[in-house]
Amino acid sequence: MRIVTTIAGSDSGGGAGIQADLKTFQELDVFGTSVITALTAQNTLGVSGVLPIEVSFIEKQVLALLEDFPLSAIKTGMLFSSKIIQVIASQIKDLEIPLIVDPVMIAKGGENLLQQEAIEALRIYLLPLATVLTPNIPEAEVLTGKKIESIADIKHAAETLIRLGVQCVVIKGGHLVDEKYATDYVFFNNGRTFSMQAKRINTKNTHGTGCTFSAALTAFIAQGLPLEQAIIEAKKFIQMAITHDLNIGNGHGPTNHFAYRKNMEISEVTVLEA
Ligand SMILES: Nc1ncnc2c1ncn2[C@@H]1O[C@H](COP(=O)(O)OP(=O)(O)OP(=O)(O)O)[C@@H](O)[C@H]1O
Ligand SMILES: Cc1ncc(CO)c(N)n1
Repeated sequence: MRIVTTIAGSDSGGGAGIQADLKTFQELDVFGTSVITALTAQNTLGVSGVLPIEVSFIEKQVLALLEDFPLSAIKTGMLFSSKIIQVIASQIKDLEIPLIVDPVMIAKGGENLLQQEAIEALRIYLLPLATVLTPNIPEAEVLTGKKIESIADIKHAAETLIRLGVQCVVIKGGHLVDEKYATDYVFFNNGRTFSMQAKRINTKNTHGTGCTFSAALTAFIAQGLPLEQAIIEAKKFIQMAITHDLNIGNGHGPTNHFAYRKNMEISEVTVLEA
C-alpha cells in the first residue's frame, strides 16, 4: 500500500482541504496521512474562522510521519503563513519524494487562506521544491505579479513559475470565462506542453475542486503513473466528481468523491498538443 500525506488546512464542512484530500486518497487506493496547518470553521456558505496551528506543533506532525512512514508523495494545500511555509520547506527539502504544491490562497467566498506576507515565502522556499505546482488563474497572477487575460499570458506565467524552480506547472482554467469548456494548461521544464479540455459543468457545487484535483494527482503519482498520465487521470477524476456533484449544504456544495468508485459516466477529457 502506497502512503501519501497532505499538509493542509482542515475544512469542517468536509468538501475541501484535508478532508477532500483524504477522501480522494481513499477512493484512489492510497493510504492517506495528514499534517494539519490550520483549522477553518467552514461550510458550503463560506469560512467563518481560521485558527492556525502552532508552528512547533506542525513541525512535530511532519516529524512523526517522516520517522515512521516511507511516503510515496506529499501534497501541500493551505499553508497560511510564511513561518509555516519556511518550517515545512526546511523539513522536506532534502527528501526525494514527489511534491505537489497547490498554492491555496483564497476560499470561494473570498476569505484569505494565505497571509499576504506569505506569498514571497511560497515563491522562495516552496516553489523550488515542487514537482508539480497547480495554481488557478488568480493564484498564478499573484505568484507572477502579472495579470492573465489570454493564452499567451498563461504561457508567460508558466515560464516565470518554471524559472522559479518548479518542474511542472498545471494552470487550471476553472476561473476562465469560457462557457463551453474547463481547460487546464500543462507546462514542463523541458519545454513539453499540452492542454486538457473538458466540458464545463454548469453547477454551483464546485467547493474543493482544486484540492480534489491536486489530491488525485498526488495519489496517481504515488501509484507510479508517469507524470503526464497522472495529470490527465487527475483531470478525469475531478471531471467525474464535478459532473456528479453533491447538493449538500446551502451554498457551493462539494464534488462527488464516490463517483470514481461507482465508475460514473463522464464526458471526454481531450488532450490537445501545443
Ligand atoms: N464548472 C466546471 N466544470 C468542469 N470542470 C471544472 C469546473 N470548474 C472547475 N473545473 C476544473 O476543476 C479543476 C480545479 O480548478 P479550479 O480552477 O476550480 O481550482 P481552484 O480554484 O483551485 O478550486 P478551489 O479553490 O475551489 O479548491 C480544474 O481541472 C478545472 O478545470
Ligand atoms: C481548508 C481549505 N483549504 C483549501 C480551500 C480551497 O478550496 C478551502 N476552501 N479550505
